[in-house]
Parts: sequence; structure tokens; C-alpha cells
Amino acid sequence: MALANAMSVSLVSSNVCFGGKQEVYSHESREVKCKMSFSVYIPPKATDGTKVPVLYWLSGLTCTEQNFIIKSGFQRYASEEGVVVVGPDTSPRGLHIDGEEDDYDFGTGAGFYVDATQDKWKNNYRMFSYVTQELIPIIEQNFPVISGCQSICGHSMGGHGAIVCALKNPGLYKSVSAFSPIANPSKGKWGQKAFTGYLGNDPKDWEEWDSTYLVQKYNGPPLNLLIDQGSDDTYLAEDLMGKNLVDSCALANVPVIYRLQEGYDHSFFFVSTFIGEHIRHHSKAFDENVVTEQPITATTVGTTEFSLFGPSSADGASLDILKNYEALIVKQEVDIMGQMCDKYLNGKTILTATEEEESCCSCNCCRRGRRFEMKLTDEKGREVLRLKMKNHCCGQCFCFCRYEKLQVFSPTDSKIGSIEESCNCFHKQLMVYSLSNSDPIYSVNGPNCQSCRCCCTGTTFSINNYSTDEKCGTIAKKWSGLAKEALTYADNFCDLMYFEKSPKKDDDDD
Ligand SMILES: N[C@@H](CCC(=O)N[C@@H](CS)C(=O)NCC(=O)O)C(=O)O
Repeated sequence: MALANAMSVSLVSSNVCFGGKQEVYSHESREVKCKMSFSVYIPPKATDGTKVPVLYWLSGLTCTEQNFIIKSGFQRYASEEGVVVVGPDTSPRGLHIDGEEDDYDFGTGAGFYVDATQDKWKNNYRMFSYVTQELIPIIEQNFPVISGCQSICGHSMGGHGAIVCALKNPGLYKSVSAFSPIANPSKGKWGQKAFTGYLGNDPKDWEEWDSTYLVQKYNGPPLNLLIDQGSDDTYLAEDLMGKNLVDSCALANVPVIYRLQEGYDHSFFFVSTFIGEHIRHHSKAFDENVVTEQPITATTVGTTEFSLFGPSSADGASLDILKNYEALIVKQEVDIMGQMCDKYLNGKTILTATEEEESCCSCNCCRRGRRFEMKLTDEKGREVLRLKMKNHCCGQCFCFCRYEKLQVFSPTDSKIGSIEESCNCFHKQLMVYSLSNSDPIYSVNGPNCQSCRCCCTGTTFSINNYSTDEKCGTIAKKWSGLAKEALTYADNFCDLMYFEKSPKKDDDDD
């Protein structure tokens, strides 16, 4: 009976939105010992009671449960992806604790998602336990969500709160994302003020609530961590310091995609621009068949790139995922590759590329110019990378010096790099670019024959590090007959790609 009361919620408002319902509820909270409000968006897919995954949203300083539901426009994407979205208030309210209402960045509207230890605050300012322990069962009891299928994201104070909730509860969330998180609160003025008040004067005690320290100890399943940060955010240098968290992730070998978005500020205009991408990121993580985790960091849309393998590493970006694999097979419509695979790939870690989409030109002369999309999957069939080529036919069908550009994306649709065919009439050369570098990171060098695909029985392409010219891989192209060669674009690209250990790494190992 006591449990039923603890779980009961009262409807405050309900509005139809993108075919679903945007609602607000209140309830008496066990953890923060006052009445709390939270928002719940129920997508059309779940309005008949069908259970769907749930995404928790944590807002920033000064917000209630209202700001996000009014300003971000997230409902369009939650409706499309079929995700329930829950957004709690940012602190307890109306407790008449001395000093509670004095500042916008402490007390009311500024709970910082910690469990306070200081006398004045410790009975009520328990937003961490509220979000991670009290709210989840309340939502599972009262709304159509799949138990245990949840992710978390947030903005600023809430962005950091989301990361801390995930770091302190390994495996509780399938993925985590943040907009402009207060990433190293022990070092910034917002964080120092709040932590002193809630946690006391000893900065050592703050480390338990600071993501930049916590990530060093993280030892759980993949976090699937995505962070967006505006480059023109006025709080970036003194309060947010996302780069500290990224560097800490690099040291701890915890993957993070950190995107510095050129020109954006700290406002909900920024959140509303990228909230669709975040919801899709979480939606992919709910799908067990997709690897949202990349072994490296960090894409940016602007000119800056952080890499988990050293801030100025030229081959940063997620193309490094290929280093985890020893070979890539391009799957063909007539699978003679099986025999080859058995022969050459026994015991190797492999990726398989499958062409996804064929459209536009069916005429043979245009087929190299048509749009296509190729999925690279690991041995468990989980997507690791995606290659896309936009349709750029026609008019050039008989030009030998065709300029082609293949875009490389992560499974969550972040652009990682590109592959371009250089304009050389005598031999085939492909250049592999990461996002921020103007120079290629690898070159793929074909034989000295433009039309080799029509006359060779087997061909080898070498993959070289562009700056050192060291060979780091091979593409073995096996001629498989005219009928089959005409079937896919994929087999024009390569049949079998071996990634050799780079000579430099071998040296290091010695
Ligand atoms: N200068 C702001 C600082 C607080 C702020 O920027 N809050 C962000 C989160 S850290 C926010 O979401 N504000 C509410 C809104 O924009 O609707 C203020 O005094 O309100």
C-alpha cells in the first residue's frame, strides 16, 4: 500500500503534440521530500499502451520541467522514433531553506543532480537519487515504457548530470548525451559555488560528482557518449570546459564523440538545432544490432578536432575503427567470396560491407555515378560504419577522369570522413580524409591501368599512410566474371581489404 502511494502521480496538463501527448505530472517525492513535477511525452506508437524505450532529459540552471518541452521542439523526433521522453524539474522547491532563493545558480533551479552532504541541504537536495532511483520505477509503473530500456541526456548542468548519472550507474542507461555540459565542475565557477554549498569545502569530495574525474574510474559497458558544444558559448571557457572531459576520456580510453558546433551559443536555439540528432543517437542505442560506440573520439563540424589518441593526431576521427579489424569483405550478390574468406580469413577479425540502397540510374553506363549506401558490419552483424555516395550522374559517363566522393559516417549518422578518387587517368588512386584535415590520412593505390576491372584476373591495391608513405593495408581485388562485376558498385570498390599492423606500431611493441 505504501509502495502504491509512493508511485502515484497526478496529471497537471495534457496536450496533443505530433500525434502523441505532451503531459506534465506532479507527485510527492520520497527522495527530495516535497512535491515535484516532471514532463512526459508519449509518442503516437505508445498511446495505445504499447511499451517503448524511454529517454530522460535533465535541464540546466533556472529551468523547470517546462523549458525543454516548450523550447526544444524535441517532440517531432520523439514522435518519429517512438520514444517516451521524461523531463524532471531541476531541484526541490518551496522548502524555505535559508538562502534557497538567493541566486539563480544555487538552491532552487540549481540542484546540480548531486546528493548533498551539507547539513542545510542534505535532506532535500538529493536530485541524483531522485533521477536514478525514484523516478525510474515511477515511470515504469505509470507509463508505457520497456523496463530497463532507458537512456539519458541533458543540457549544461543537466548535461553534466546526465553523464554523472551514467558514470555512477554502469549499464543503467543504454546511451548518454549532453549539450554544453558543465564538464569539469570542480574547476569552473558555477560548479565550485554549487559543490562548496552542497558538498563542503574539500575539493577532494567533489571528485565523486565531477565527470572529468569519474570517467577515470569508469569500468562498465559502453556509454555511447555524444556531446555537442557550441563554439560561441559564453560559458565555455570558465564554466563548461568540455575539452577537460574529452582529454580525461582519452586518458581513460573511454570513447566519446565531442562535436564543437561552429557559431552556436548556450541557448535552447542550439539545443533545438541538434536535439533530433541526439534522439536518433539514443534510438540507435536502443537497437541492440547497432554499434554506436566508436573506439575513438571525436568529430567536429567546425575546424577544430579533438582526438582520443592525442589532441593533434592527424588520423583521429572514427576512421580509426578500421584498425580494430584485420580485413573487410565486400559482400557480393553471388557469394563466391565464401571460399576466399575461408581460405584467407580464418580466425581474423573481419568487417563485412553490404550495399544497402540502389536507386536512380539503372543504365549500366551510369551505374558508377548513382547513389548508393553501404553498411559495414562486424562479426555479430552490428553496424560499425556507413559509406554513402550521393548521386552525381550524368554527363560524365564516358570521362575517364571522374571525380568521386564517398562520405563516411558513424552508425549514428555523424560524418567522420570522406574518400575521394583522385583524377589520374593512368592509375586508380583513392584518398582517405578525416573530417578536419585538408591533407588525406591514407592513400589507396591501384595498379597502372584505368580499366583494370575489365581485364584483370586479380589486382592488389596498397593502403599507405599519406604523410609517411608507410604501407598499412592491402585491398585484394579478385575478378569474378563480367556478369557479377556488373551487378554492384561494391565490387568496383574492393573485394577484400586487409589492414596490416602499421610498421610503426610494431616497432613500438618491440
Ligand atoms: N544567464 C542565464 C544563466 C542560466 C542559463 O543560461 N540557463 C540555461 C541552462 S544553464 C537555460 O536553459 N536557461 C533557461 C532557458 O533558456 O529557457 C540566466 O541568468 O538565466
